[in-house]
Formats: sequence, structure tokens, C-alpha cells
Amino acid sequence: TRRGWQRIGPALLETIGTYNCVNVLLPRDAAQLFQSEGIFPRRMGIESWIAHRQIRNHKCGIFLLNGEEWRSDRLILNKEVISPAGTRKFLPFLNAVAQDFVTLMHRRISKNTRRSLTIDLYGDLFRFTLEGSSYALYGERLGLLEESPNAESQRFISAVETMLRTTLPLLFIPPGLMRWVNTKLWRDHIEAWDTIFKHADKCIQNIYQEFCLGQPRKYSGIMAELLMQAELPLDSIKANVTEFTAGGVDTTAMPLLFTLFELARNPSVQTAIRREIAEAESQGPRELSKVLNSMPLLKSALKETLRLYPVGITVQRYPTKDVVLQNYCVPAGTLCQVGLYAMGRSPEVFSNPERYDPLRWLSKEDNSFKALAFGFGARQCIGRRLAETEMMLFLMHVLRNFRIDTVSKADIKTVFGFILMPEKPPLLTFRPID
Ligand code: HEC
Ligand SMILES: C[C@@H](NS(C)(=O)=O)c1cncc(N2C(=O)c3ccc(Cl)cc3C2(C)C)c1
Repeated sequence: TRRGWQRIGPALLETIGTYNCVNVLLPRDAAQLFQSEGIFPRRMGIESWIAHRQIRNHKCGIFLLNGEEWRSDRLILNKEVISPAGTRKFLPFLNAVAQDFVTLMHRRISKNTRRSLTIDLYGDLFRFTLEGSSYALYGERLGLLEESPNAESQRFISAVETMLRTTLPLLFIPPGLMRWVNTKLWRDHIEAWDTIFKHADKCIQNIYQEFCLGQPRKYSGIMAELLMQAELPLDSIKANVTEFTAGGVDTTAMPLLFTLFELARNPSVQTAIRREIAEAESQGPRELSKVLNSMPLLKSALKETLRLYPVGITVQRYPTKDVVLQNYCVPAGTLCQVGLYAMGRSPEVFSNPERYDPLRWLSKEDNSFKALAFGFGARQCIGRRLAETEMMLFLMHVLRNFRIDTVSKADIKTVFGFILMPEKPPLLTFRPID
């Protein structure tokens, strides 16, 4: 029930359900909004997620926390999850999984005489991202890239999808009502959450049991580090690691699918990136983080993908003081959001916005407040480095081993089910490079 949009310049006052929301899409308005976020930045809560935690008596992870509770957990988690030191420790784990994905593809191609493989990668990418994030989090391989991936992990993957899909309609139903108005929707939502928590709990129990029997000498993942540091109580570690386990699947799989598709229909970009990868590797064996830092074009390709296909299509904030947006005085406490999808495709912000052109990020023009796909500041995506590293390593290994092609060059239609997804996954063809 939208009461209608009043256009206030390239910003919009929108009424969703029962609350007002100011939408902006220009970088300078985003800058203004973030400069008034205070030290406890806040997004709109997700009632159905909070309701589940309450019913099942689970603690909330940082995504759902606010104020001091959020900040104290976040500062402890940053050290293992997003800091450069933390990233360097889990980077080799992600590299091993990316190499296994290439092995899986070679194995499949060797099964046919055509020396090529045309495939809908949707399912494989979810298995890849779950395998990678689980290995980084628990130091444990799930075996999802082998011939017969185990059914329990597959159930977890579909539970994350179901949970995300049922979150969207529940967003617009007033919290008190949602459990009664559409019981099937609510029941599916809760059932999916229970499957998600059961899976995460099993992984956590395994590592906690070993940890009690003797502390591991070498690095064995983020969870083990958090247990050893003992700065967070066990139930907080569980709540957050559950969020990271579920939050690390679809969010990272989708941009990989979109990137492969764009590189398939922009062969000159694909070739330029392949050359950059070969160049980076020809400089002899170096620490992996140095190799990744010497591939600016590949990193820009990911930025270009997230410009056109932002996983979380908006970044929200409640400003803590009055803020001027588009010459309007927006009172403190008003929900405001930056429309990443609209910004990414606005000709006022990006020249030839429809063109997939990673070089635009390497030019000398001012790109500040234009790359906001991971949000901004102290409350930005804590999984940013995990996601970026996982995607860079995946693309480095895949592009070095295969040429990617696609039959349909037409734009992919996207749908928003709390995560931006393709309406129909594109078919991609992999051809080994000898
Ligand atoms: C391993 C976990 C994980 C992965 C992988 C992950 N996220 Fe996040 N993300 C989170 C968590 C947790 C939060 C909430 C952080 C907070 O509130 O402190 C978050 C928050 C965000 C936000 C809101 C930031 C803000 O400023 O409000 C955006 C946008 C976002 N993620 C984008 C992404 C994108 C894009 C990807 C992948 C390409 C991604 N995330 C992958 C865990 C993850
Ligand atoms: C899509 C985007 N939405 S956003 C945060 O920009 O509004 C997003 C970005 N990063 C992470 C997520 N997560 C999930 O997917 C998810 C699933 C289950 C749980 Cl328990 C926790 C999560 C989080 C919130 C980590 C979602």
C-alpha cells in the first residue's frame, strides 16, 4: 500500500507499508547521509528474523543488533573476519576451494568428447560459496565439489534460498500480523530458519568438541580463533557464525554468475583480464594477497558487476541529526536509503551506464561514494574481504583455465528476492585453455 511517491528532485519520498522512506541516488546525497550516521549506524530491522530468534530463544548476530551491543560484538569480530591480518589467514583456504572448482570442471569436461561444457552454474556456484565460507569459518571441508555432495548441506543451501525468498513478502506485513495473515508463508520461513540453525549448530558443535579436547596449534578458521580469543561468549559466537554461514552463500554466488556472464558477452574484457592474470603469475611465486593486489582490472570487473547487479539493492540509514538531501531538510530519525541499483544505472552518475567497462574504475575521474555495494563505514558489510577474496580467487583460477562463452548476449532480467537474482540463470560454455 504505497501512498504514492512525491518526487523531490532525484530523490524520492516513498511510503512502504506503514513507514516513510527517503530514497536518494546521487553520490553527494549518499555522502551527506553517511556523514550523519553517528557511531551506532542503524538499518531497518527485519521483524520476521527477530521474531524467529525470540521464538527459538537464540541470540542475534551483528546484522540484527544495534547500539552498544552491535558495536562491542562488531569490534571483536572485525579482527578475524575483515581485517587484513584475518584475511591473510583464511585466504589459502579459499584458494584451495577455488582450485577444487576448476578440477571439478575439468573432470566434467573430460567426460564428453566435445572438449567443452555448456552448463547452468547456479547450483554449482552455491556449492562453491558454501564450501569456501564453511572452510574459512570452521576449517572443515564439506566435500560439496565432489561427485556426490552430501544431502544435508544441500538441504542447508535450499533452506537459505527459501528463507531469503520468504523474507521479502514478510517485510511489508506489520510484525504483529505476519504470523496469522499467511500461515504457509510464515511456516516456510520458520522451517527454513530451523534448518539453517541446525546445520550451523552441527558445524559449531564439531569444532567446539575438538577445541575442548585440545587447542589446535595452527590456524584452523575464523570460528577456532574466536573460541581461542574467548572475548565473545559462546552463544554470541554461535549467533554471528550462523549469520556468516548463511550470509556467505547467495550473496557471493550471484555476483560470480553475473561476472561470468558479462565476461562471456564482452570477450575483449575477458581477454584483457586473462592477460593481467598471466602477468601477475609470471612474477614468480609470491604471497597470494600480493598476487591479488596486482590484478586491478580483475578487481574493477567485480566493482563493475556490483554496480550493475548490487546484491543488496539499497543501503539504509536513520540519520542521527537533520540532514539536507536534494535541498530538503530531512529530520533526524527518518529512514533514508541509497538506491544502489538506480545509482549504478544512472547516466547522471556513470557515463554509458549500460556498458560493462571495468576500466571506468581505473580512470582518474572522481569515483567517491559511487562504489557502495558493500555499504559504508563502521557498519559496512563485515563479509566484504571474505567475499572479494573468494570471488577474485575463483575468477583467477577459472579464467586461467577456461574461455567462457554464452549463446544469449541479451541482458539478464533480474528479480529482487531480498537478494538481487537473475530471473533465469544464463547458460555458460566453458572451453579448456591448453
Ligand atoms: C560471511 C558473511 C558475509 C558475506 C560473504 C557477505 N556479507 Fe554482506 N553483510 C554481512 C553481515 C554480517 C552484515 C551486517 C554488518 C553489520 O550490521 O555490522 C552485512 C551487511 C551488508 C550490507 C549493509 C552494509 C551497510 O553499510 O549497512 C551490504 C550492502 C552488504 N552486506 C553487501 C554484501 C555484498 C555485495 C556481498 C557479496 C558480494 C556480501 N555482502 C557478502 C555478512 C556477509
Ligand atoms: C543481500 C544483502 N542484504 S543487505 C544486508 O544488503 O540488506 C546481504 C549482504 N550481506 C549479507 C547478507 N546476509 C544474508 O544473506 C544472510 C542470510 C542469513 C543470515 Cl542469518 C544472515 C544473513 C546476512 C544478513 C549476513 C545479506
